[in-house]
Amino acid sequence: MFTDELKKQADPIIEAIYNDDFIQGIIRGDINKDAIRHYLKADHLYLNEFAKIYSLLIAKLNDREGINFLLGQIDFVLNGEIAAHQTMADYVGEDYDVIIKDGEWYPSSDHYIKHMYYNAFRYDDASFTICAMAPCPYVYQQLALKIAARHELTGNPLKPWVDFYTVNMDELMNHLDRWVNNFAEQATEYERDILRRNFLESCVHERRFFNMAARQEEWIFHAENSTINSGN
Ligand SMILES: Cc1ncc(CO)c(N)n1
Repeated sequence: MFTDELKKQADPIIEAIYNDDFIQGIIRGDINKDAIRHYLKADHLYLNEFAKIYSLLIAKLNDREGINFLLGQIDFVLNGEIAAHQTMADYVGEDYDVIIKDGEWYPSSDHYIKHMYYNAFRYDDASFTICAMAPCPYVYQQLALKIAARHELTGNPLKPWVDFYTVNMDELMNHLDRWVNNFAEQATEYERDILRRNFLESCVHERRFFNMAARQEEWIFHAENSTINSGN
């Protein structure tokens, strides 16, 4: 199936994310607490926007069962993933609401969110947006499964974060795969290339998001004689 191809092409990017500082710090259970604070500030806003993009997606679907399912996903993203964030706040040792109160769209999270919005407004068919959104659950599920398969995390304070993503993504992935594969069957090669790029670019956005937090990336507007740091 078309989405199986996408996942095969995404694996090298996911392996690169696995070997980057953020996930390695999670595996060791000693990740810099400022990196977690930065991640939570950005991810709280990211999930709020992800929920809103689901509502744009719902307007594109005619699949009543699928629309009902996405209503549940909006609730999951807004209220369910908070459990994963709470594990991280506990690790930092600060109140979650205090950590996220001055969150902002740092360069890499801003770019990722706008990649999804662009597709939602540019294309009528939901599949283009879905391919930009699908790496969100898919990359996290694959990272969690790889970590759990390769490491014994007992005693690691961030184990509940890994456990959360090993189990909660299957039904969502099944819906996303169904919609995209149905569309891809009758899509032109040109359209399939756009679907493929949307998916792989969002896998790269996932990598940049973790590195953004590891580096505590900021917008730099005040620097003299230098271009605005785009967080690279
Ligand atoms: C940036 C990002 N990608 C994926 C997930 C998983 O939902 C998340 N919480 N944040």
